Order: sequence, then structure tokens, then C-alpha cells
Amino acid sequence: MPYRLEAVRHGYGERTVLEIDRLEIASGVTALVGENGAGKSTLLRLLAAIETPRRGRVLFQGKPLICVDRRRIGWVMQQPYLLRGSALDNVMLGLRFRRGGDRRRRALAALETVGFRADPARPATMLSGGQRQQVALARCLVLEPEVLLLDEPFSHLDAATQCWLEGWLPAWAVGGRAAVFSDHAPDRCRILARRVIALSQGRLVPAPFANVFRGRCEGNRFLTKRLTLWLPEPVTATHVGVDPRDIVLSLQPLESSMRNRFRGRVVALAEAGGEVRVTVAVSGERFEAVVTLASCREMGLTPGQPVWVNFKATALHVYGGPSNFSQ
Ligand SMILES: Nc1ncnc2c1ncn2[C@@H]1O[C@H](COP(=O)(O)OP(=O)(O)OP(=O)(O)O)[C@@H](O)[C@H]1O
Repeated sequence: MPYRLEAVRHGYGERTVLEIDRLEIASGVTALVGENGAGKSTLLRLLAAIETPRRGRVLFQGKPLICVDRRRIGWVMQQPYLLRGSALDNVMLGLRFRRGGDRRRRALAALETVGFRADPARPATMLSGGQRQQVALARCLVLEPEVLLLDEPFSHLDAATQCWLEGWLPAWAVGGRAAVFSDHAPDRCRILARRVIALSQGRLVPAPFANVFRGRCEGNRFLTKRLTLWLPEPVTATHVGVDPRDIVLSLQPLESSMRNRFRGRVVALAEAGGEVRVTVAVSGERFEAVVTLASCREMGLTPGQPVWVNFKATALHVYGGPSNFSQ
């Protein structure tokens, strides 16, 4: 288990921008999603030990992060800072304290690994945003880290390099290595990552990012702007979520005890690994359900088709009770 966060609070000035009671990040690929300002970069900076939380602890393999050799953790910022000199100089820089006379060869190999196609002698100031990210990634990789922390690594890449990174990242994060990346594309996160961590306003929100609704409670009802969802009992919450696998789709209203039933229309279908993710529009909200390929075919689901979304009140996860969280 590379990371464990306990009762972490972090902020800037008077503001608390991150409030995480407990979070474990395993090896493999983990994705961080959330709106602009949700706290993704802040969390990555804490994991990279660039910043120390104001309260709480960040443990790396069971030890306080502060005691860990930072070279074990590779960190690529959203807008990487490169030093003057060439692309190659920047990658070699990380190796300046390493033994062995093959620094140049290793740096060139790292640039090749990340698909850097420009001249390695090109000055860093003349590189595009995507090339700068490639150089920053190569600068990390050359140090052979155990963990890679990537802040929106796809944002400046062209389609071919995005494709390369999508293939490379899960292949790299094996054998106990961990990669954590932030992104604004939930589909890519779900495809690449073993686990998607969703943040909203600095707090963890339901992990099945697909069906997270914001709203308010009235007794055992949760009111979004457009829908009323039934909860098993009265609670206080600012968000609710339902796992796509807890949703049952049907072509007709079901004779069942499931309290949440909505008529909608299929808007998208995406097949992956023998399953189909079905997106259903309901009164201006969207639900995502996962069905087997066989039942998708059996129901003959196609875009535009009317369909019923059904789930139990107990399938709703509630988040965000009363808090002194500062805005
Ligand atoms: N150095 C800083 N000083 C003051 N406030 C900061 C600083 N860094 C981040 N913040 C604030 O902390 C909050 C979380 O910011 P953060 O950059 O972590 O969000 P994010 O989820 O990465 O956003 P984005 O998707 O836009 O990159 C925001 O409200 C931001 O304004």
C-alpha cells in the first residue's frame, strides 16, 4: 500500500481546501477526478511531499512521508518547470548525482521511452507544451521512481501521444509501482485506472463518479435540481452517489420494491471487457448503468431507446453531512 492519509487538512491562508479523513492508495493506476479547484493538484502535491499537510499524516509504505527518499517518487506538474538548456540537459540533470558514465545514454533512452520525437538538443524554451511534459516525464523516469504522480498529464498531448501514454501508464504501474494521475475525462480515468478517486470542493465524494448528484435532503428524500431520489432513512447530505452496477435497467416498469424508478432514454453505449456502460438521460440528469453484453443484446439497447432506471434506496451512498469546512 504506497500511501495512507489520515485526518488530513490542508489549505492556503485562511482557507481549508482539502479535508480527507482517510484514504488509501494502492499500487497500480489511480485516477483523480473533480471539478476545477476540487483539490486534485493539492492532493498530488501532498503525495509528492512538495507540501506538508497542516493537520494529519501522509504515510508512504507505512512511514511518514517526510522520512522517505524523495527520489522514489516522481512528480510531473501540470505546467512543468524546465531549466534553461536543451531537452537532454533537463533529463540528464536528474542524474547528476548518480554514479556511472552513461548518463547521456540513459537520458536519451528515457526521452525515447516517452515518445519524444524532437531533437534532444533543442532548447527547452523552444518546446511545445506537450514536449515539455514529455521531457518532464523523462526526467522523472530516468531516476527509476516507484511512484509517478502526474498532474493532468494528458492536457497538452496530441492524440498520438495521448494514446501512447494511455497504453504506457498501466504497463508501467505493475510489480508494486503506483501511478496517480489527475484528469478531467471520467471515461479515460475509468478505463485506465484500477480506482478512481473523486474530489469535490476538497472532499472525497462517492467513488462511482458516474452517478454523483448534488442537492439537499428533505427527510428521506434527496432533491437534486431536477430529480427526487429516495433514501432509506432521513439523513443530512450534500451529495449522493449510486454505483453503476447497482442500477437495473428495464424496458418496462419493474414490479419490485426498488423505490427509485425513472423513465429515461439511452443516450450512449460503450462496450469494454464484456460489459456495456449505458448512459441514460432522465429529466435533465444522467445515469450510468453497467450491464453485461448479453443483457444489452437481449434488451436490444440502442441510443434513443426509452428505458427504465431502477435502484434501491439502500444503493444510494450519502456524503457531506454538516461540516465546518471553510469556503
Ligand atoms: N498556492 C495556492 N494559494 C492559494 N490557494 C491555492 C493555492 N493552490 C491552490 N489553491 C486553491 O486551492 C483549491 C484547490 O486547488 P487545486 O489546484 O488543488 O485544484 P484542482 O482540482 O487541481 O483544479 P484544476 O482542475 O483547475 O487544476 C482552489 O480553490 C485553489 O484556488
